[in-house]
Amino acid sequence: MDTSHQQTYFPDLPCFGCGPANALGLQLQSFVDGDRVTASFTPRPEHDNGLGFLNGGIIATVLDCHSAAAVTHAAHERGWPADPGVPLPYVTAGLDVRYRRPTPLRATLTLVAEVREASRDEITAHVRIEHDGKVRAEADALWKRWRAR
Ligand SMILES: CCCCCCCCCCCCCC(=O)SCCNC(=O)CCNC(=O)[C@H](O)C(C)(C)COP(=O)(O)OP(=O)(O)OC[C@H]1O[C@@H](n2cnc3c(N)ncnc32)[C@H](O)[C@@H]1OP(=O)(O)O
Repeated sequence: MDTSHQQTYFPDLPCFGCGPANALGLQLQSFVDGDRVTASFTPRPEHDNGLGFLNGGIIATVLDCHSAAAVTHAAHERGWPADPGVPLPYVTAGLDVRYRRPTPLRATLTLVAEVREASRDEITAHVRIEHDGKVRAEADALWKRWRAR
């Protein structure tokens, strides 16, 4: 199996959603697939929303972190690395989440992200969770340049 985007570029990242170095985190692993970035995510039982489906905060977290992979891949392709002294080139500035259908808790879910617009200062991406051929949740994500202060 190929090495994930996170393992390749951010092996020491402690991010709760996608950091390989966060042992208690979700450790999302995303893979570049042509113009898209895909991932599989299997929820844990403790990610329950109280109704036997996946909690909305966890959904937002994996949408955010998976869009991060698409954004950092796009930045890498365009030659826009992180500024000196900071670990990441961009940070989420907005995440407009829509919960379309209950998202199963006891299933492996598919995540798909695509970059829509990119400039060095701002990148937008669309990201969704699919299961059984249906979109369960989706988001438009706005990422802005992270500047050292
Ligand atoms: C003191 C205070 C105490 C407070 C305690 C509070 C504790 C709270 C703690 C918890 C907090 C945790 C908070 C969280 O984290 S909740 C997690 C985040 N939210 C969701 O996951 C909601 C997902 N979306 C939906 O369920 C629907 O879109 C809603 C209900 C919002 C609108 O749907 P609406 O009825 O308007 O439109 P529709 O009829 O066209 O349906 C759309 C699609 O959804 C399917 N669908 C709908 N319903 C169900 C269902 N029951 N069982 C199975 N499927 C259902 C339906 O079949 C259709 O799919 P499809 O047939 O096209 O495939």
